[in-house]
Amino acid sequence: MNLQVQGITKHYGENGSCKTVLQDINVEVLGGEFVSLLGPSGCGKTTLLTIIAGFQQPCSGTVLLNGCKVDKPGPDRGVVFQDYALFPWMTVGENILFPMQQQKIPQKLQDEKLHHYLEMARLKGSEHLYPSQISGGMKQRTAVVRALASEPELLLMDEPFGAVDYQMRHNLQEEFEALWQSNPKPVIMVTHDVDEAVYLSDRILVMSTNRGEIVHELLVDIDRPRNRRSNDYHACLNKLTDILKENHKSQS
Ligand SMILES: Nc1ncnc2c1ncn2[C@@H]1O[C@H](COP(=O)(O)OP(=O)(O)OP(=O)(O)O)[C@@H](O)[C@H]1O
Repeated sequence: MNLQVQGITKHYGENGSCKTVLQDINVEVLGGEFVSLLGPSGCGKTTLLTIIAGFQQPCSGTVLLNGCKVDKPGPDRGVVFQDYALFPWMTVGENILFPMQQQKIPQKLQDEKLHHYLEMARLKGSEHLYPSQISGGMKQRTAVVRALASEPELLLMDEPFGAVDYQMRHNLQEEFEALWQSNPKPVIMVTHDVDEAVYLSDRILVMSTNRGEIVHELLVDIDRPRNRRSNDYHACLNKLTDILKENHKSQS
């Protein structure tokens, strides 16, 4: 997998008011890398993710996935939203089957894949329950395997752990990491949580507070699964916090 985001610029507004949200964004993601987009609210993280997902077009620049231009959503990109966006009228199993049905995968293969994903996400036995009948963690695991079910080249996640409390968020991050390790895919995740970015990412791209640019790139070279109490982990958290403070100071 090779994702190239080249010179992306995005402005919003019309009738004389124009706001630049993204300014000449360049990113390359290769192989099974986990990349986070980190920055304060309103800095353009979701806009960049939705352009990569193909939900909206940039004003200039190009997104290439394996050399092909991205200009609409496609099964090569699985998306997980903050509120999971499960279909409430479908059971867990039906939600996971949905992308496979869209792709018209043969029935026998659909059944095999459903079994595989239910096992992988520890949802076996819950396939007949509706989203309203399962816990936040189960919803999140359903959303992740639904996104994986179309066998995407790239997983895009927009604050996937944002809707739950602190302890639950840690649990979900740990569960997600185990799931991800069992089926490694390149991931781009939007977050404004420093700890989440350090816990999960191979590389963190820090976006500016108000210039629509990527102003810093931090590699997180710590063995997985990461120990949140280790010295390495704390050193990385401190470094990232300093970068964010500096970023904020230089733009206020
Ligand atoms: N469709 C739109 N029309 C006009 N302005 C928009 C639109 N979508 C987003 N914006 C503006 O663009 C800016 C960036 O929004 P975006 O959602 O990408 O930020 P974000 O970094 O993901 O924020 P958050 O962390 O709060 O989700 C914000 O000022 C937002 O109000």
